[in-house]
Amino acid sequence: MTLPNAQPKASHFIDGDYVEDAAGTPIPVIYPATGETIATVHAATPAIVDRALESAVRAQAQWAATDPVERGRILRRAADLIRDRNRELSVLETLDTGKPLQETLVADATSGADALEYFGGLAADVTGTTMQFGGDWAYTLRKPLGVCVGIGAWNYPTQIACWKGAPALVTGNAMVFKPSETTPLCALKVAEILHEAGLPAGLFNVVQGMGEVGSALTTDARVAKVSLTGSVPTGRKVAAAASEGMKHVTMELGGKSPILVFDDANIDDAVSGAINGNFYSSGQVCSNGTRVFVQDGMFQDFLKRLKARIGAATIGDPMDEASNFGPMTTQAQMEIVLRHIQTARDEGAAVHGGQRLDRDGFWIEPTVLTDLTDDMTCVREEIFGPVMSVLSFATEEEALARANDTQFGLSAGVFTRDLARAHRVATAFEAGTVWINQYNLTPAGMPFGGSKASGIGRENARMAMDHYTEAQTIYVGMGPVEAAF
Ligand SMILES: NC(=O)C1=CN([C@@H]2O[C@H](COP(=O)(O)OP(=O)(O)OC[C@H]3O[C@@H](n4cnc5c(N)ncnc54)[C@H](O)[C@@H]3O)[C@@H](O)[C@H]2O)C=CC1
Repeated sequence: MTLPNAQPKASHFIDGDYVEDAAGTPIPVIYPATGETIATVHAATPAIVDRALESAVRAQAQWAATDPVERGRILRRAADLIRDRNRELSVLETLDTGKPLQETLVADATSGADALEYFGGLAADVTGTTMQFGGDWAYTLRKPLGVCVGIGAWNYPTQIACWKGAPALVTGNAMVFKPSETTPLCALKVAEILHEAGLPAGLFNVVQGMGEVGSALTTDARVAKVSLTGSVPTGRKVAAAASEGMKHVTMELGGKSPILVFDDANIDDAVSGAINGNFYSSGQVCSNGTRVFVQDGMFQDFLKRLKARIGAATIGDPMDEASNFGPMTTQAQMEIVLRHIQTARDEGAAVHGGQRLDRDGFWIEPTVLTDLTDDMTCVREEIFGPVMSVLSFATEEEALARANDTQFGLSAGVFTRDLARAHRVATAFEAGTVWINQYNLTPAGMPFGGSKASGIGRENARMAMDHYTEAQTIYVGMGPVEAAF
C-alpha cells in the first residue's frame, strides 16, 4: 500500500510559520508498521530554540491582555477545524505512532479537540477569591505564568500537544512545544491549525529535537513552566533542572498501575477493562493497569475468557480500519519489551504470546504473564508494551497492600458489584486517577495525573488552569495607616 506523504513543510513551527534549519541533526521519521522512513526533520539548533522563545516572549504579553472570551473563541475554532479534519489528522497520528486507524479516528485528534473546546468554553471563568478583614479586604487574581514549555512522549503526539497547549493558551500563556523525537509530525499540524483558527503568531511554537533540546528549553531563563509527559527518570531530570530556576512543573510520568477484580465483578466488563488497560495502543499508555489482580474464585475463568478474547484481536495493517492492534512505535521500544518478556521467562513466569511477529516493522503479539510473584521484574517495572501480568489474591486487604506496594501512583482500577467496597478500595489506592468498573477513560473535564513517582500536578479539568496561572494577592487598605512613629 502506498502511504500518504508525511513530510512536513519544514521541521519547526515558529512565529506563525514553518521554519527550517538544515544545520540541525536529521531525525528520521519511521513508520512503525513497516520500518520505512517516511519523513525527515531536523533537531532544533540553539538559534532555532532562541527564535522560538523570543517570539513566544514577544507574543505573550499582548495575549495576556486579550479578552479571555476571545482567547477561548480561538481555541474553540481550532477544535472545530480539528474535528473537520479528523480523518487526515488520524492518518498522520497513525503514520507517526503506528497505532491502528480504528483507534486514532476516535482517540487522538478528537481528544485534542475536546480539550480545546473544554478549555475554550471555560476561558471567561478564571477567577480569584476575595477575603475580608474588618474594613480592609484582599483579593487574588490568577495571572498567566508567561512562556511555558511542553515536552511530549511518543504515544499520543496530538493529544499531548493539545492537553498541554489548551490550558496554557486559554489562561494567557505562550507555549513552546517539543514533541518526542520519534513522533515529530502531529504537533506541527496542531500548531498550524491553532494559527489558522486565529491564534496570533508566536503563541504556540513547535521545535523538534532530542533530550538536549528539551533540556535547553527547561533551563532557559525566559521559561516560567515546564510540563513534561515522559518516563520517571526523565521526569526526575527535568523537574530537578526546572527547580534550579524555580520554575513551575507538571510531570505526567510512568506507571505500573493495578486493577483489582473481585469475585463479584461482572467478569466480561473486567476482562474488557483489562484488555483496554493493557493492549490499547499496543500497551503504550502510561496509565495502563498492567498488574491485574484477580480474586481466587474468578481467577481461572478470567484467564480463560481473557485468552479467548485476545485470540480474537485483529493484528494487521494499521491503515485498515478492521485492524485493532498495531506495532510498537519504535524499534528500541520493541526491543525493550522483548527483553522484559525474556526476563519474565527467566524468572519463572508462564508466557502466553510474547513473540515478535515475523513481518517488517515493530510487532509484538499481545502477551499475558502468569505464575508470578510480586517481586518479579515484570511485576515491578513499567514495560510500556502489550504485556499484562495477571496475579491472584484472596482478600481485599491483601490486594490493596500489594497494589500499593510500588514507587508508582499514576492510576488504578477496581471491578466489583459491591458499591461500598468499590469506594473503599478506590480511596485506599495510592494513585492519582482511579476507575471503578471502567478503565482508562479520560474526558477533558476530569483531572488526570499521578501520585508518588508518577508525577506532580494534573492535566485537564479546571485544575489544569490553576497549574498554568499563579495567584497574585492584592491587599486593599480602607482606613488610615497606623505607624509606630
Ligand atoms: N502520565 C502520563 O500522562 C503519560 C506518561 N507517559 C510516560 O512516558 C514514557 C514513554 O515516553 P518516552 O517518550 O519514551 O519518554 P522519555 O522520558 O524518554 O521522553 C519524554 C520526552 O522528554 C524528552 N527528554 C528526554 N530527556 C530530556 C531532558 N534531559 N530534558 C528535557 N527533555 C528531555 C524526550 O526528548 C521526549 O520528548 C513512559 O514512561 C510513559 O509511562 C506517556 C504518556 C502519558
